[in-house]
Amino acid sequence: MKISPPHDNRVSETAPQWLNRHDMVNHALARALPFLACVHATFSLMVLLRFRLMGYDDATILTARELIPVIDMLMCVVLAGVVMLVVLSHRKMICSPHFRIRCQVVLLLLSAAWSFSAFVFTAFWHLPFAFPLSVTLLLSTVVALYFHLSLLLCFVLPLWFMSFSASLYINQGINARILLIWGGCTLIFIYSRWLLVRWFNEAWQRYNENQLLVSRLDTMAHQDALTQTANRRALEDHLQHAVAQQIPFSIIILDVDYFKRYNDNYGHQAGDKCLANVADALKSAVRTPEDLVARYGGEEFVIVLPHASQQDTERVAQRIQQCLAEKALPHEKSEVSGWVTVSMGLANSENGKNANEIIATADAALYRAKQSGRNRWAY
Ligand SMILES: Nc1nc2c(ncn2[C@@H]2O[C@H](COP(=O)(O)OP(=O)(O)OP(=O)(O)O)[C@@H](O)[C@H]2O)c(=O)[nH]1
Repeated sequence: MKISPPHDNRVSETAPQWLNRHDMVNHALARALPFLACVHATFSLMVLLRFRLMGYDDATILTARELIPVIDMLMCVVLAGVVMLVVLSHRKMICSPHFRIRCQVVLLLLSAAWSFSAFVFTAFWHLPFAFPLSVTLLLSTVVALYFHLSLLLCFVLPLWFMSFSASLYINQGINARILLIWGGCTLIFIYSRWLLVRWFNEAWQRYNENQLLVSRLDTMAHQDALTQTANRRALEDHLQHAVAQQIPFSIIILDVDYFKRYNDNYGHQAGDKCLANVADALKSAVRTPEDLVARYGGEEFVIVLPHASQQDTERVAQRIQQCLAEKALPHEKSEVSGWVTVSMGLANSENGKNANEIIATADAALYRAKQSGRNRWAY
């Protein structure tokens, strides 16, 4: 099992609320549906409470009065739809497989209720607020659902066609004025959606750029630039995390033999290259991504091996020696070999020991390995 490095936790604190575009759309829906519910609740309550709120008198309606209870009933249907929108806006519902279908059904229901009402308001009762009501409903839906075309169309298309038909009905046919008004409104709907989608895309692009930057900074903060291994800070976080999670692990602390002589003989830049080569050998000797290779400081490295037994750890130590032998980086001033070698101290985590104590145990083993001749390991 991999020890998730603690900086992963840090990432989750600042983590995006969405992992991909689909998730972002879901997040936007969770915010937009209650807004839509609010708009529909407001308008349906205004119609239902017309006597109290606006001092409206049904007696002024001269024709088709039998439709009054039908409209009241439709407003109750809208209120039921409002409740369904609120329920659907719950994140669990949004992530459910049938969410889109459910949402489409509710939006079609709302649109049907408003379409019929708008037709009656305009064509039979000649109410002055009928046209602004339809336009406001259409625009608020564009604002709420512009990023979700199929849901948007479910509401917009029936209401748009019905309102347009009502205009044709009262004007007894099509004429230039109707075409101008509805053409203008349609253009406004399309333009506002295009504008909002553009902002949405720009926000998504900027968000991705920021995430990339955050991850680059995170890498820089946790990686050693010379050897491309984890730095000391990342190592300490990693060990603390493993200890806290009580994940058993072994560590190998290793040191390049006679590295001062290497520097003195080949120069500091060659020493840098040598360290990068040693790091490559270490990386190829471990399992990835489970094991962590870190530069502890100078020419010292630490390898963390989760769930590794003593036998596993010694096998890794052996592989490190093999990899270095294969690389055979010349080191003519070494007293133990003609190529670059390392000495290693091995230790395993024990209950009750903190990260520093475990490193100290491995360091003591490394000291013993050095004392007993270098180019070897001690447990
Ligand atoms: N080129 C290079 N040298 C480094 C770097 N960090 C530390 N060193 C050198 O590593 C050498 C470490 O020397 P010592 O601690 O005496 O160890 P050693 O010579 O390897 O001796 P033993 O460990 O006893 O075998 C020093 O000369 C440091 O200057 C680095 O980033 N690049």
